[in-house]
Amino acid sequence: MSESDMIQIRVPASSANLGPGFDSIGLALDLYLTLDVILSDKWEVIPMNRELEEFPKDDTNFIVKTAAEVAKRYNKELTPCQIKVSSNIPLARGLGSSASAIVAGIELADCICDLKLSKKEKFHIASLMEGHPDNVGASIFGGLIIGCQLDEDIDVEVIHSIDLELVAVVPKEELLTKSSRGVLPEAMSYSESVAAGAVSNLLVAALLTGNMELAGKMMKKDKYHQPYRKGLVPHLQVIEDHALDFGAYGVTLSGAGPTVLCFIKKGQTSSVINGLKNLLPNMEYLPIHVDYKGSYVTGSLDTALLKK
Ligand SMILES: Nc1ncnc2c1ncn2[C@@H]1O[C@H](COP(=O)(O)OP(=O)(O)O)[C@@H](O)[C@H]1O
Ligand SMILES: N[C@@H](CCOP(=O)(O)O)C(=O)O
Repeated sequence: MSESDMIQIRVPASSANLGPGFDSIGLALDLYLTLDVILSDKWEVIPMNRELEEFPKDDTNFIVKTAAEVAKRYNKELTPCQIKVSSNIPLARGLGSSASAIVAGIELADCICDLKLSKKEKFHIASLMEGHPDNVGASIFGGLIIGCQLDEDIDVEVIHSIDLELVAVVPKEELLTKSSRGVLPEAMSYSESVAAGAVSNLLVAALLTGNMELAGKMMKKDKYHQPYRKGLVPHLQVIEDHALDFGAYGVTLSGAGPTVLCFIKKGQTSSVINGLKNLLPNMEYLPIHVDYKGSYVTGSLDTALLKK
């Protein structure tokens, strides 16, 4: 088999919200979902690590179903493939594993059906599928993204000029996004919404000017989701109370949780990890970096074998 008969799709993880940027801000992280794809006579999804064993191995796999939905949108059909899937993104931990799977499905359909979608088009489809643009946007564009999804009208700004030192504090237990959204209120008062919007606006300004002390302060003042989710993630309060003393600018619940993302002062990663480990020894501590590339594909499939 020649090089051109296979593709590799690589999609980064994400941390959504950054506190008050609920459902609109996302940061791409250097953990990856990777698909090695070759054409085949039947669908076969082969998990390359133990965590992925639980998922279907045929065309009912979430990634393949997503790809089929995208193909249908363009009146195309998928040609069956063998896909080797590997990932170091912890599942159901608020690091965007499901968003990365959606993006991988879109990239897969784009390749198999030769759709030639732009990043913006992939982003539009992914946001509609996920229901919010934060985590899929980060996984597609890389860097920091700020999106606004009002029904089918979806806009985004992508910022690559940020340099952050990060630590993800990952609990052993899963928390499904669906359950974590279930504790959010139906409505907020007008005055609360105005205050919550102000906090979010200032977070963005502080991130863009590099005023990380202020960004950290705004992260803690989020009024949209963290106060409601704290009951599900009691370690968030512990980390909020102590991480700044150990050398963090601020901390946020990553996506819907339970992971907490710490924004670290230069050179303070070990101090923050060691300090928090004494208080919360049962967590995994991952020093993490921003991914600036977003999802990308290498190689190509033999177009002569593809369905038109
Ligand atoms: N590689 C994958 N293949 C198939 N399904 C996946 C994959 N990654 C994630 N999922 C689905 O997404 C779910 C987790 O999504 P979610 O609750 O939103 O948490 P997360 O914060 O990790 O995105 C998993 O339980 C699984 O159903
Ligand atoms: N804005 C969403 C983000 C969910 O991200 P995930 O990585 O936890 O799937 C939310 O906070 O519900």
